[in-house]
Amino acid sequence: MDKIRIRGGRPLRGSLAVGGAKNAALPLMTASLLTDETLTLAQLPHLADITTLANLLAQHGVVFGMDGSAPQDGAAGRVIELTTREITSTTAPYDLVRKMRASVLVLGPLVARCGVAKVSLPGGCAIGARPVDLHIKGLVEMGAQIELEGGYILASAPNGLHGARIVFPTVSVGATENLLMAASLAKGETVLVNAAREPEVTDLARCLIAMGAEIEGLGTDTLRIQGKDRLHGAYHTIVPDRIETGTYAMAAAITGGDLELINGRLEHLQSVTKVLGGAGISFTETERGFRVARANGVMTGVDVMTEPFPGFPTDLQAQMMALMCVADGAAMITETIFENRFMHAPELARMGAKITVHGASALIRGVPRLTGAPVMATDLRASVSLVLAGLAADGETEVNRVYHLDRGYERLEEKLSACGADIERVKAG
Ligand SMILES: CC(=O)N[C@H]1[C@@H](OP(=O)(O)OP(=O)(O)OC[C@H]2O[C@@H](n3ccc(=O)[nH]c3=O)[C@H](O)[C@@H]2O)O[C@H](CO)[C@@H](O)[C@@H]1O
Ligand SMILES: C=C(OP(=O)(O)O)C(=O)O
Repeated sequence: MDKIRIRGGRPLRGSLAVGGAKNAALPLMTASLLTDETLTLAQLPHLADITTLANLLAQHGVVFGMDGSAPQDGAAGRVIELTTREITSTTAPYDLVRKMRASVLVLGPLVARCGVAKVSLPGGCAIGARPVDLHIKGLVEMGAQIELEGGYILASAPNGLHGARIVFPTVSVGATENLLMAASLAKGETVLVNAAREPEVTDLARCLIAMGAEIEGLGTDTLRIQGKDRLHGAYHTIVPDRIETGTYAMAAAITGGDLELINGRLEHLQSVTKVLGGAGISFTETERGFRVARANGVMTGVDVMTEPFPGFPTDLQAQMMALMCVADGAAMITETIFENRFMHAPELARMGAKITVHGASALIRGVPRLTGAPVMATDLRASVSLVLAGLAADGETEVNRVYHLDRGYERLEEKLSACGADIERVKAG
């Protein structure tokens, strides 16, 4: 298995371009199931998760094409066409769904377009149990009959879905996205209350509107959707990845460097810039994105709690913990979204970090230096937090299980080494 080898201690300097958001691209790709016309997506990141979903969509009948033209809107990056003239299978098999939880996002579009779907339950994962009860309950409220059998969700709506008022007891990004797509092809009005407000949800809503959907309340916790008989093709540029942006901002901060993050959008990172500002990190908007650096060389410990957007994202919690390991003073990090998302703590401790975990909170006492070590992690953001720690540590760090990183970071080692990091991928065998 490939490894990432890092020799730490070099401040990152220069500029680094952020790609399209993985967590926007995945639901956007499943939205192509809602129409028999072509959905063109620009800024599609090149990531393992995108390939996994493309394989699943291909067996549902999605045909992929590369648009040879330059992206519209001046955007850079890949432009992909997805066309689903016919749904060739309404079954999402276990072998494909188990590789990635976001695969469950085919459920809403398949039931809405075909009146039937058989989708494997995604199962638990390293960061928590992650049930899909809210996705299922919402579809039932929209008229679907759902049974669970042999590890599969069997959904049918022979007369189509109808609008409903759905009140989420907890904020769920995936359930909001699944029901938003289903509601776009349902009969009548659907209102989603306590909906997720993440920029990726808004990006999906924007794309659905471009496909002919009628949606009000974008960016708020109440989405009102008037269902349409059919949707049509559209061209959509995927929003820049705020988690990739935040990760590289923290890479600049942890190394005491100074980076310009091209395509970085401060408006999607306000909770993060507020917390990091308190720690002594400064952000300055530029024409292409923003610059990030330590304001006066020091970085102090700050407390943070993860929350649904616009709160501090759980997908940046591990990276924040790595940062706090080398801050002046102590920091308390509380994880409120997932019940088991501190697997990076013992690995960071192997590098000399002082971390005590009590339930949903971790107390980090900053140390002047970390030391390199062989480490590994069981999820995507935990893995990248070890890369950040390695960039700041004395000596050599080897991050194992690189496939986690490849799920969410495009050309990570290339982007970081272009900014002065000593980092390389060591190929297996
Ligand atoms: C592909 C994608 O976009 N993934 C993101 C998405 O995951 P995902 O959409 O899976 O996360 P959710 O927002 O649904 O989960 C939030 C919380 O709600 C719970 N829950 C969710 C659904 C449900 O039916 N029942 C239930 O209890 C979950 O277990 C979790 O505790 O949002 C998470 C929270 O910002 C991010 O960490 C993930 O990176
Ligand atoms: C948890 C994540 O992704 P997923 O929901 O696909 O597991 C993530 O992007 O950090």
